[in-house]
Amino acid sequence: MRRENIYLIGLMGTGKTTIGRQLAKSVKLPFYDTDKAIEESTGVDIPTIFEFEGEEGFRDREQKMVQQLTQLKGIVLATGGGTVLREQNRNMLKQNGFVVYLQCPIDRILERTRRDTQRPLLQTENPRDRLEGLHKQREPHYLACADFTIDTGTMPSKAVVNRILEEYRATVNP
Ligand SMILES: Nc1ncnc2c1ncn2[C@@H]1O[C@H](COP(=O)(O)OP(=O)(O)O)[C@@H](O)[C@H]1O
Ligand SMILES: O=C(O)C1=C[C@@H](OP(=O)(O)O)[C@@H](O)[C@H](O)C1
Ligand SMILES: [Mg+2]
Repeated sequence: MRRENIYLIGLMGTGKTTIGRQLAKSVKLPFYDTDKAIEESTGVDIPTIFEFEGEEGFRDREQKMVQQLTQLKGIVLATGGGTVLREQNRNMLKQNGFVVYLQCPIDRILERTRRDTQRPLLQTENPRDRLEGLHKQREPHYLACADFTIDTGTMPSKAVVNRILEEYRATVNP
């Protein structure tokens, strides 16, 4: 299998965007983030897309963006937490990517995202319940896609990046 790209998947706040950017810098590959690419192409932020088009409207845009970005070769891509919900997306990611599943305890995700207003799914009375529900629903998909799984809850991001690279090199260029 040709795995030219590195894809990061996992729940909101596990660090896909942060780790992805550092990882790309470290391996000198261009970095993309599906959410940022959607914001750039539409000219509005993610909460605005959810507000006007609902979650399904956002998922349609996300799928089109995953389709476009997975055509590229030699990139690091941070996906959104819900990218794995659609089977077409899961297939595209698995096709040419080394897929890394970032895990993180929910308590830590709550600390990291507490003050953030950019994640519409967490703007709710009880974000813990929401995250637990999403975890239950998505975990099987994350695991089914993943070539490698790592916890970002306890290690500093630099250590996570190094560990991913070690595994990537051992798997892709043994
Ligand atoms: N070890 C770590 N790994 C990844 N992110 C971390 C870590 N420690 C703190 N963070 C913070 O967690 C927050 C959410 O990270 P982000 O990259 O936006 O996650 P995601 O893209 O998965 O939603 C950011 O503010 C980031 O700085
Ligand atoms: O989990 C989700 O469904 C979502 C995660 C977000 O990305 P991050 O995982 O980068 O926060 C973003 O795509 C959108 O708010 C929906
Ligand atoms: Mg992100």
